[in-house]
Amino acid sequence: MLKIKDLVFQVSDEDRTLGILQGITLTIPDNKFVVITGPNGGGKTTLAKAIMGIVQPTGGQILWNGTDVTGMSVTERARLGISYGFQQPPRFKGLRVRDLLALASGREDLTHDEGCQYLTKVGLCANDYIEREVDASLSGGEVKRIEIATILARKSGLMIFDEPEAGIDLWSFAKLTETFRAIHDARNATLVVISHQERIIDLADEIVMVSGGKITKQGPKDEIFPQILANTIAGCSYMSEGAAQ
Ligand SMILES: Nc1ncnc2c1ncn2[C@@H]1O[C@H](COP(=O)(O)OP(=O)(O)OP(=O)(O)O)[C@@H](O)[C@H]1O
Repeated sequence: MLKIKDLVFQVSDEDRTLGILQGITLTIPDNKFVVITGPNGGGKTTLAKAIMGIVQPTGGQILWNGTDVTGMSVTERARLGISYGFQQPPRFKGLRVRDLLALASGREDLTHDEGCQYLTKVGLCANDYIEREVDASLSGGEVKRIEIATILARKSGLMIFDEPEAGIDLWSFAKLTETFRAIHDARNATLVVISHQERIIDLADEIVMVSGGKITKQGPKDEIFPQILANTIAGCSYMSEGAAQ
């Protein structure tokens, strides 16, 4: 179970202090699919990075399966089974896709076929990519999908994805939503997905809306989704209705 208690992240310069996260309290039971949504700049990525340990909160606590991980490094959290997929993933010159997948899975003996299966789950034609270097020659959408494949290979208990739809074409996006659905159906991992995409929000058990550094709405998908749609129609548009962006 993931428990976030009164999480605060403030940044200060000489003139003022900005409250980027202003007391976020949230409990996510095991094996749930939670979508975090809300307007641009609301604090979603900062919250995800704080859970992963990339951002150190200035107040509050994060507990994963009863362990206080608030002061732990990214590596320590990863060892406890917390994985995070960046909105804009880094590239790793010199490393092949196959190496990244083997590293992520913790198995040097990861076979070609096993590696290919992870790539297929994110809509990549596996044989075209498995031996490629993860360098600048790959497009943004390709790198993004390779990164999501490494998260799948890690088999983490908590998988956090930041806007997995961004930069991904319609066909790959359909494959990705299928993969999310399959992970959720297997009920052996908690999925936290930051998204503005209707088709991803529709997969969620629960929706958490973050705006202005606070949780402004939270509840079962069937209750919250109609409210979001109503707001969107009323002109408060922060959700993309159509294809992947
Ligand atoms: N280290 C920082 N210093 C100053 N401002 C920051 C810092 N980190 C985040 N912010 C600001 O905090 C706000 C929240 O950023 P965040 O990336 O968490 O939003 P978001 O909800 O993920 O937005 P989007 O939907 O556009 O990805 C933004 O206004 C951002 O510019």
